[in-house]
Amino acid sequence: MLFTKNYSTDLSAGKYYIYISLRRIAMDVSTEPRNLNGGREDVLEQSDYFMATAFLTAQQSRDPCTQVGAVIVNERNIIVGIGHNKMPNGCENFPWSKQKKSLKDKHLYVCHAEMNAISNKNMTDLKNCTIYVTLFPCNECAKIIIQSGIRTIVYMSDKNAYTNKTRASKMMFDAAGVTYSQFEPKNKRIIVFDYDEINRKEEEVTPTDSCTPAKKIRPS
Ligand SMILES: O=c1ccn([C@H]2C[C@H](O)[C@@H](COP(=O)(O)O)O2)c(=O)[nH]1
Repeated sequence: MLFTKNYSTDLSAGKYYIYISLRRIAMDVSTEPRNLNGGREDVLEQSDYFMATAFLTAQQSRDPCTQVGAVIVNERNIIVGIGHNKMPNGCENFPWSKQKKSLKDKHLYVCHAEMNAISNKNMTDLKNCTIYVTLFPCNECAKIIIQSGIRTIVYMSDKNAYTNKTRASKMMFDAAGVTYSQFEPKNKRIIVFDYDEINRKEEEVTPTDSCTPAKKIRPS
């Protein structure tokens, strides 16, 4: 069935819950709260949008254990880089297994989400940018983040906090003046959409003083 996937995580010790239901859309404007100018009140807050985008991006990862997404945002709150953990170009068929000391170990090959987001950047430099990441960056990513000019990290999960890699990352960020904070969602549930639902709402919606439904072109 098309787009009926539920995704949830409680990566940050059960503190937060991001839910991408792909079941509802924001087209039913008639019942939503409005502000004095008639604009919608219940809009997706910017930081929620960036972190949800990082989680959606992570869903592209083929890693069977840990899917990571990263979104880089500039000082004007425009996305300038995006990435997930994946094998390098041309190495798509390399193994995803975890076999320490073996050439079949994925860790030897996989490009981390942060590295991909930085190498996909569409600005010449990432000075003063913020990176939204679903998982706290490892020490190798920390080095690249620092060198790229990114100044702020917003992360969701710190599940590897006890490891030396994460401890080393934090030591480097502290020394380099890169700040990091755990994401605090404004909305505990981020609802995306369902294309079937979009079509259904288009059929149902009645015109109000401030919105007119898009005209549907029906096959003759
Ligand atoms: O900062 C990071 C740390 C890890 N990743 C990626 C690399 C791997 O694909 C997984 C980790 O796999 P485990 O099985 O949990 O060791 O996450 C990343 O993208 N960024």
